Amino acid sequence: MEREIAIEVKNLYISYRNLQKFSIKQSLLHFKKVQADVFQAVKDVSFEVEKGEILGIIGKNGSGKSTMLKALAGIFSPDTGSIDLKNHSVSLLSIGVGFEKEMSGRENIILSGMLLGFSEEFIRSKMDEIIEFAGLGKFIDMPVRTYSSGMYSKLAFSITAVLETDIMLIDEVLSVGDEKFKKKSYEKMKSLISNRERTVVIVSHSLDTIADLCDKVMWMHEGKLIEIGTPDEVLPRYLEFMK
Ligand SMILES: Nc1ncnc2c1ncn2[C@@H]1O[C@H](COP(=O)(O)OP(=O)(O)OP(=O)(O)O)[C@@H](O)[C@H]1O
Repeated sequence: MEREIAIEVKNLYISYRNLQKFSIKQSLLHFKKVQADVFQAVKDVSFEVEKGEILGIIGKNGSGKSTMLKALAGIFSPDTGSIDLKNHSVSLLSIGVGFEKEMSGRENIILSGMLLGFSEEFIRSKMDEIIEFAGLGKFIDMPVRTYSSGMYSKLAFSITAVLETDIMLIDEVLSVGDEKFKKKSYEKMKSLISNRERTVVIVSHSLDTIADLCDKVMWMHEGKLIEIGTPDEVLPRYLEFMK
């Protein structure tokens, strides 16, 4: 069978710009221009993910994993280089991305679904399934600002798990929530992955999760891609490096 590429990243560079804090007076006195501190978080990264493949991204804190995922989701645009998702729909599951705090869980389901590109009618047809999976009881009609972080991620996971996109990007969320929900979402994740229709990129510090779920592992360090290969190839070298 011919390989079908779902994600193609070429020579990607992404930087953060933080404006240096000079007062206007200081700037005028010292003739300083307001300068931006530029921090290069992703440096010359290239890789491909095939349709149906599950890629795990590993690396120590600050190595650029979340930045990479947000770039794939279209939240950050490249300084240079390119990301081609070959017209696939994409969703990012990440803590702290996306809900309107004053709106209820139910209203946020509609909003998030529409942001993912689904019609309101379709989202409403999936509403009961999402609410049942999230298991938030009466909280589903309360403003999201009243949710605990575990409840927040239950809702986020349930929306993305039920409203299926071609590419799912998952940032560390499998490790939150109570044990029961963690197990349920892990199983749901596995079944979503198993049909091989969906392409998945997972960022995780849990090497057990990565070894269990992923076909391929990408190891990042200080914004650079160190190695990409099967878990058997990459994980032992990464563990040795982290010693
Ligand atoms: N908004 C920002 N402004 C400036 N620098 C940032 C910003 N967000 C992240 N960075 C920096 O970019 C680098 C990569 O961050 P990123 O969050 O992608 O790393 P990560 O590998 O996901 O880390 P972790 O495992 O801790 O979640 C870090 O050095 C971080 O300090």
